[in-house]
Amino acid sequence: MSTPLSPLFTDLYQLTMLAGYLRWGLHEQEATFDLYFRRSPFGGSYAVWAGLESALDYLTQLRFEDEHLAYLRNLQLFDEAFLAYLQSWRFSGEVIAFPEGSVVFPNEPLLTVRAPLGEAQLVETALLNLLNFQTLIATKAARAFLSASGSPHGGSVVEFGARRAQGPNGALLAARAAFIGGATGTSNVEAGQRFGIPVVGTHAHAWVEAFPSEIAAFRAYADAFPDDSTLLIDTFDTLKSGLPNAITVAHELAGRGHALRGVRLDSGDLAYLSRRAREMLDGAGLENVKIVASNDLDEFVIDSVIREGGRIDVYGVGTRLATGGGEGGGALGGVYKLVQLGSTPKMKLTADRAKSTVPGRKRVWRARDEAGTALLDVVSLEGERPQKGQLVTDPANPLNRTRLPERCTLESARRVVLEAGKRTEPASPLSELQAYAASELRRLPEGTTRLLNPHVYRVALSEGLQSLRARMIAELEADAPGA
Ligand SMILES: Nc1ncnc2c1ncn2[C@@H]1O[C@H](COP(=O)(O)OP(=O)(O)OP(=O)(O)O)[C@@H](O)[C@H]1O
Ligand SMILES: O=P(O)(O)OC[C@H]1O[C@H](OP(=O)(O)OP(=O)(O)O)[C@H](O)[C@@H]1O
Ligand SMILES: O=C(O)c1cccnc1
Repeated sequence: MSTPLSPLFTDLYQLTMLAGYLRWGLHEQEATFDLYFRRSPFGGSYAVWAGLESALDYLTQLRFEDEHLAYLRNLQLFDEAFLAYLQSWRFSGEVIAFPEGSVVFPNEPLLTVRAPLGEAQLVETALLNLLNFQTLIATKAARAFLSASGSPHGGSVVEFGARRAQGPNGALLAARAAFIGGATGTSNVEAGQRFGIPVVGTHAHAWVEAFPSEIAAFRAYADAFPDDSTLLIDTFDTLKSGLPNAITVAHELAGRGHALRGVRLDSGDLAYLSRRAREMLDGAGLENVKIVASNDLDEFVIDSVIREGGRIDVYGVGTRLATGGGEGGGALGGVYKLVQLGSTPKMKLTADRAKSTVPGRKRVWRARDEAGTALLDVVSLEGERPQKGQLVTDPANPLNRTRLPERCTLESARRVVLEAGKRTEPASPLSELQAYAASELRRLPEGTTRLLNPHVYRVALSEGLQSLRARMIAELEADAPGA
């Protein structure tokens, strides 16, 4: 993002804790925090990791300026020593993360911050905000993209959600994340300018209503944009009026050496209407005119339309994409947990032991078969290399163990993206992140991206990490008052 996030975009408790750490001299202890989520959104079994670039921009640009310090001073909560500390605050730590566009799973550390406690703590709120939201939207886009690309005739998704997204910033970041997840364009012009996403669009019903007749409206639009007209054909009657009028205008354009780009359906049974529209367009020699559809679309409607033989080329998806709304969506519940302080692993116990954090510094490995298909992910201790044949453990159920296949390769899934507060590599173009996400989605085991009851991809703890966790649980339980 070109507009830096304010350093005050944080929860007050980050600042009060930070002031406390400073007061007690704890702020410079090296801390390690892991960011992860526990459940995939939308009833799926995966997520598409997005927002990393925004997070790195935030970490590298974060500064407290006079106006921020003046506001904090006015709160009358903080002393001058703390405000002076904030004035020179810079993020100087290390960040290890999955590359943006990776396909990721519950209960594996997606991003790890290793920094002085005073730095690592402050950034929790903004990191979670940026990464939870963009990962949610990229995942929703990937689901729609995979449904659309299941059509034997091909099909793509464009993002139309600006008018219904959660605020302007939500709309912009949704457009960015949707593009990573597989949307090929956005109607949001500012997102086009900021992120280089192709901008696309048709026209609204108001355009048709603004002219004396539908055909007059279509002619006027086609005159104005002779090589880029997609006409909305449902204002009066899709098959009896909109489509015949669009065909007339397409022939008129062709007579002048131009081509109608498409027609848009925005109501009714999109499978039936698109089949009929395709027949009528083809019958009129207009095989190249595309059929665009919109109207409360999501991955399930797209899938249904395709199963019914629908002939839609471009799906314009708005509300349900840009808001991440719908079944099992709304928000991604990513968390950011302290896992090590200095050289001491840290752990939070919960009544539900499956939700207890996994202590220590870690690495994440992705096991692949000969064809490159991902088999499972293994989270190990930092210095440990899981071996083929080793028993690995389900983090949610220690009784559930499995052997790492004998025939697999283990690749390190994350890389160092910030070192001493500086980027280790330049930002990748968004189109590369999109291509990477698409290729990673193709390398998943069969059934993982299925909409209904998907295959659950396994994330497991290595022997070393599982024994550290079990030992710490036993020690913490023994130390608990009343034990
Ligand atoms: N073939 C289909 N399979 C599944 N869902 C579909 C299909 N065609 C359309 N839909 C979806 O059905 C929902 C409602 O469609 P409906 O036909 O009631 O809307 P509409 O005609 O546009 O009504 P309104 O004018 O109130 O918008 C929309 O979410 C639309 O995306
Ligand atoms: O349905 P969504 O997935 O949110 O996609 C965007 C919707 O926004 C527009 O409708 P709107 O009623 O706002 O305006 P219109 O007059 O152009 O139809 C468009 O026609 C789509 O139906
Ligand atoms: O260009 C379109 O057709 C469009 C843009 C935003 C929302 N609905 C439709």
